[in-house]
Amino acid sequence: MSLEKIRFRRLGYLALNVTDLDRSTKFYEDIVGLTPAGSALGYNFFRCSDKHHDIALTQAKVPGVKRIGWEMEGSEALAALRDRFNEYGLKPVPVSNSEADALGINEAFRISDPVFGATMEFFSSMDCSDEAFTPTHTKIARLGHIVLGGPDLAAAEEFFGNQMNFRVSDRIDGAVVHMRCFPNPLHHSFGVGRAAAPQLHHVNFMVTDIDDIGRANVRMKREGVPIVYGPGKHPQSESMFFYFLDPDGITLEYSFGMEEFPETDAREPRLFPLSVESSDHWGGLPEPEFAKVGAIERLELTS
Ligand SMILES: CC(C)c1ccc(C(=O)O)c(O)c1O
Ligand SMILES: [Fe+2]
Repeated sequence: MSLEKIRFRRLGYLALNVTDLDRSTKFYEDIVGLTPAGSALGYNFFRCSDKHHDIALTQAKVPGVKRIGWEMEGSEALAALRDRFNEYGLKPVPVSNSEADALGINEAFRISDPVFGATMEFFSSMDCSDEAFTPTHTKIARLGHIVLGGPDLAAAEEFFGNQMNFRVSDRIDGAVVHMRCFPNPLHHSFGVGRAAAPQLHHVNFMVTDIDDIGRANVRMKREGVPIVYGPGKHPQSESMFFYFLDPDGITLEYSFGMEEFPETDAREPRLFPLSVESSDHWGGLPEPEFAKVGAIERLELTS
């Protein structure tokens, strides 16, 4: 199966494990600025779009990422990816109709990715919410990206590039790879940061206004939320960034601005040297707590 039919619409949603669901539910609504979107199957759903949900929180012993949901361009793209995984020796496991209904998704399967052991879910489309979306105190444009940490960046590039048709947008030498889920134009919806063992690195929300970053800086200080990096400016996507911790210590990022790529004749990936300025153009340094907390839940997927 050739790669050309494997086409993504977007990073669909993230299911996150939290150790105190009530506490995190309040935090993601009041501090992050997401809109509650109901509950089902032990998940509390949140939106920052007109879709069924963008984030699903669920109670767990260990905080981290439970599942990464990807929306394909449609049924044909989903089938092409399923065939590709079968050829590769992975065994895609269908999501039952009842579970898909509860998640507001259509036609879906899951795999455990061979690099991080993360559960990746792929679906042909996601329902829109019955209620119109109105932004809150922070004008979040979208769930932006997820970065996973792991020791083998080359293996990640091989799997996500050659099996899933992701494209590398930029690299920081030996430390970070940013990938876009082709043909989605955003500089990256997925990234890999070098870490000793597989882990969640951070979750990003893109905001629509520089004021969202400035206000977040004031709000986090007022509310005693740890700020772990920024405000700063990333040279890769050219975004202004601001990282803070959720109640479990998971690193969340707001960013404003992002390079977009055309589907054809896109520029080649750049290689940035490993230096302070390659992560923050303004020379800032992350706190020690940056991108430290977050397990990748490993599931035995059986059909
Ligand atoms: C420091 C991290 C991994 C990083 C670097 C660059 C960007 C960007 O260009 O947008 C990020 O979003 C990051 O999280
Ligand atoms: Fe990021």
